[in-house]
Amino acid sequence: MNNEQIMTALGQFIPAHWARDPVSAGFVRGVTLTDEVLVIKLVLPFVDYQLEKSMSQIDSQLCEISGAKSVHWKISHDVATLAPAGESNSVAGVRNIIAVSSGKGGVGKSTTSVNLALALARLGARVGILDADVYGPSIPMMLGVTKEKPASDDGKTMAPINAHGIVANSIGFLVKEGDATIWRGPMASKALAQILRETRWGDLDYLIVDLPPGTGDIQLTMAQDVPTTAAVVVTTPQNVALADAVKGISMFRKVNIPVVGVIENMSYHQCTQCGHQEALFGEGGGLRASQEHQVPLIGQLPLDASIGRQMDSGTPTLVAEPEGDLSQLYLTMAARIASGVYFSGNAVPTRLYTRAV
Ligand SMILES: Nc1ncnc2c1ncn2[C@@H]1O[C@H](COP(=O)(O)OP(=O)(O)OP(=O)(O)O)[C@@H](O)[C@H]1O
Repeated sequence: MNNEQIMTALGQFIPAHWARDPVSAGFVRGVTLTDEVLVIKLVLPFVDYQLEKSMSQIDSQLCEISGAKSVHWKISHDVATLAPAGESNSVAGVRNIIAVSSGKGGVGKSTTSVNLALALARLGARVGILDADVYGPSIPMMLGVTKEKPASDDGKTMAPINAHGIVANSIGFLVKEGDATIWRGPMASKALAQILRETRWGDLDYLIVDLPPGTGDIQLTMAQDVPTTAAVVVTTPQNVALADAVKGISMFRKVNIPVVGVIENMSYHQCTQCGHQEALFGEGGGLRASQEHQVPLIGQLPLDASIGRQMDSGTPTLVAEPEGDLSQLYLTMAARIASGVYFSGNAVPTRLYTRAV
């Protein structure tokens, strides 16, 4: 078997949404030929979706080079810690913090955050979600845990709530409904910093932070008070929402937080009878915004009544219909975000970095 030729073939293949090939990125950890099976071991610093299917595009080429009859991909992951922007201290045990924001309220930011968190967990990551939306903390409802309260046995730190395989904490668990809506910026920001640092998250690959809508000082301070690795902006296709999404991109850029992409929610409506897709709020807006501002369009989600129903009943789409088309969309987007976060950042040693401070 000619190892060099195999590495060359692998080095020429860039899987969908990756920024580099697996060889130059250093993900290939072994190539062996046993009983006419070529075994290729990859260890990824992020979680991915259907990578084996993508890699199998070069199976026949690899068989030809090696004389193997088939290729067996052994793919695992060890999520890397990427250096966050800014100076704020790391959060013990948390490798990467992904902020989810929207310029406008009601575009589906929390719905998207919850489903993305669940999708990342389904792809094998250890995931937490922090609901920092002081003006409308909806994550306890969406996860079906409104009756729970984070327990504190030492009076200083809290245990997060477990729901559907992820851990969560929310301003909604801690303050009475409506109380936080009158907070001014500094108070909202202080509350976020406190809840972030006083929660015993455990070891997490990704912590999703659902920020309050808007791109004002509150959001800017919040983004700066949290050691954010990268951000995702959720929008709908309407022009007004897009204009605000663009402001969101600029806000993160101002504080050097990489924007891994834009998600267009409620992009189209699919007729349940005939499958026809209709763009209710205009077409191509998310794509235009992403092209004009050089950020990837991570995905487009339909306006689908089942999403709303499932979120309201505390059984998010990823849990209610794990094999459904909508879940496939969320899984694909989660994988794009995970690889985007990795390729847009600088890996740092996890042990040194995520130690308790
Ligand atoms: N793709 C979708 N299809 C149908 N309904 C949706 C979709 N996305 C979100 N919704 C519904 O729209 C409403 C607003 O969603 P959500 O609370 O996630 O928005 P938000 O941007 O977080 O709002 P805010 O932060 O202003 O409270 C919810 O009732 C939710 O169930």
